[in-house]
Amino acid sequence: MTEANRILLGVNIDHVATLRQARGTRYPDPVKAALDAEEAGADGITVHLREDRRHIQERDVRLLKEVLQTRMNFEMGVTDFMLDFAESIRPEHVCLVPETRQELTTEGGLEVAGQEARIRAAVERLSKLGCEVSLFIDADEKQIEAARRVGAPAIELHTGRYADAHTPAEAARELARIRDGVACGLAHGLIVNAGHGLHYHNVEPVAAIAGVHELNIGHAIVAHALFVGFKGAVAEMKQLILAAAGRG
Ligand SMILES: CC(=O)[C@@H](O)[C@H](O)COP(=O)(O)O
Ligand SMILES: NCC(=O)COP(=O)(O)O
Repeated sequence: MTEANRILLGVNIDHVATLRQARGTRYPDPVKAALDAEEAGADGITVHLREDRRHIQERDVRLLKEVLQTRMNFEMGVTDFMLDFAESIRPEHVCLVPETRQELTTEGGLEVAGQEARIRAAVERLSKLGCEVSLFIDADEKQIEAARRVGAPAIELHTGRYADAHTPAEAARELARIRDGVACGLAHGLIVNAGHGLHYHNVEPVAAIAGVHELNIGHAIVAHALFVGFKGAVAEMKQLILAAAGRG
């Protein structure tokens, strides 16, 4: 595998915490899931501290920062509280995401073009702490150009519309949009990651796009882990994306 088709897997462990929060128990522990994921080949661990705390809690983030062997990708909304919290944690990576309380999951990309001053201030503040900042955006040229203008070194393209496509033709259109977004991001000198809604049956075409640096995948891995265990689920996904990237 050459550097050009190397691809990283960030494992999102939010939904281990979803199961714990459903009963207010101490288990299952997302910290244990993170350590298992690392042993199975995860290149990083992603967590999203939602404003409504439906899954990951502040304590999880603090503990993870202490014990991770790889690196944390901390997803957060652009709020004063989250910026202060990130400052206290200093994650290696921070991904700025849009967030609304009622949504079932992250519905669209961050609007960067319409609020450049606010996003630039957040990027600057986090970058000064040593965090590599990425912006979770739709594969839209306008947003990608805005991401570059506000000084983010990386973007994560939202793959949710591809994952939710109802027909093969729709999936093909969304995949082409992601492919164009990757090319556009690379042309602007950005690190290009992708994620959301990716699973064992739809991930390969995305992993095969040349230039994608990292895929962040959570829900599908946590779900598969129920049947094969966490390490097995991570290893299977890693194998799948490496093989696809090798073909890409
Ligand atoms: C921003 C993003 O794509 C992930 O955080 C993902 O949304 C997992 O968290 P939720 O399922 O709570 O949206
Ligand atoms: N940023 C996307 C992510 O972390 C994982 O999303 P999902 O696989 O849980 O949909």
